[in-house]
Amino acid sequence: MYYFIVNKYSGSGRALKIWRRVAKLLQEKHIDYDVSITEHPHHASELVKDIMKKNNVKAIIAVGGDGTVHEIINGLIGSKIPLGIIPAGSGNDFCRGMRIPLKYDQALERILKGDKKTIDVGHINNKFFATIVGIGFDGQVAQKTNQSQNKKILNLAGMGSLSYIINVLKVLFYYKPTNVDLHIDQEPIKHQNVWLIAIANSPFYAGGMMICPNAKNDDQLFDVCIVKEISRWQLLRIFPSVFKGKHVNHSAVTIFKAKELEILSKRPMTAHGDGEIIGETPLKIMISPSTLSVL
Ligand SMILES: Nc1ncnc2c1ncn2[C@@H]1O[C@H](COP(=O)(O)OP(=O)(O)OP(=O)(O)O)[C@@H](O)[C@H]1O
Repeated sequence: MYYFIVNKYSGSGRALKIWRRVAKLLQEKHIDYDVSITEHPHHASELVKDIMKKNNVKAIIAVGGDGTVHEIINGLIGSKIPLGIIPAGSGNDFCRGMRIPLKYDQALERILKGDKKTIDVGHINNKFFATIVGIGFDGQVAQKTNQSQNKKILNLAGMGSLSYIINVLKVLFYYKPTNVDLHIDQEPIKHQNVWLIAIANSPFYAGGMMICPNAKNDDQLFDVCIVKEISRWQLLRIFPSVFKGKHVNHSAVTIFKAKELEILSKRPMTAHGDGEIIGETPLKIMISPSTLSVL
């Protein structure tokens, strides 16, 4: 039996429409399934725990965006049940990184084919994440985007990822960089005037921004990107290059690999994981190798 979890709020309501089409395909193919619709934030994690008690579970399938995937993996970690995804969010960056088709019928075909890949996940302050933790400027952009009205309007027009760009430009005008004490695999390093730290298990966030172009979710390492000591105007100038991952060539951008990081900062820095707000610095982040099975 396939168990689907649908977040009707993903993609500002697009997920429910997509689910109806998926259900039709499943019925035409005579495939056994069950479905639950989330009733509140974090409900998906609770639903996963209930599904895991059953003994006929072929896969748990998210119909939603990165936030829904985030909640599902936080219920699923420790189980061997594979995760499938029908992308229906605004950004769908986990699917982008896994090369899961963004079209619902092709994504369903992939799930039904049954090929599995075991991937690493990240661990931050008692939460797991599948894609990227973004700290500082990124955290503020995620917070603003999740609260914004323009996300809803743009989702209706099928341009959900544009809402991230709009909020990058808004936050750029007021964000103040800060000094950071980093411990990278236990080695202490100080950084001045840090705008953002992205800790990536997968290359994309914010609807297709390729912040860590070489991040791989099966190499047991994070790719880390630090942007520091750059003026607001220079940052604005290099911003478009992030869509092709070309920002890595700029002198204000540092990229390295790590298994474990500890981050302390002079001013608190907001952190998101998979686009969901997780907390503030101080933070401890670790890779959890070969932890999740994905269809
Ligand atoms: N019934 C519900 N009512 C309100 N919010 C919900 C409900 N069910 C889930 N949520 C919340 O919806 C939020 C957004 O979900 P999701 O990230 O899947 O969509 P998205 O933001 O449109 O896509 P993406 O993250 O890919 O940009 C999550 O934070 C989740 O907690």
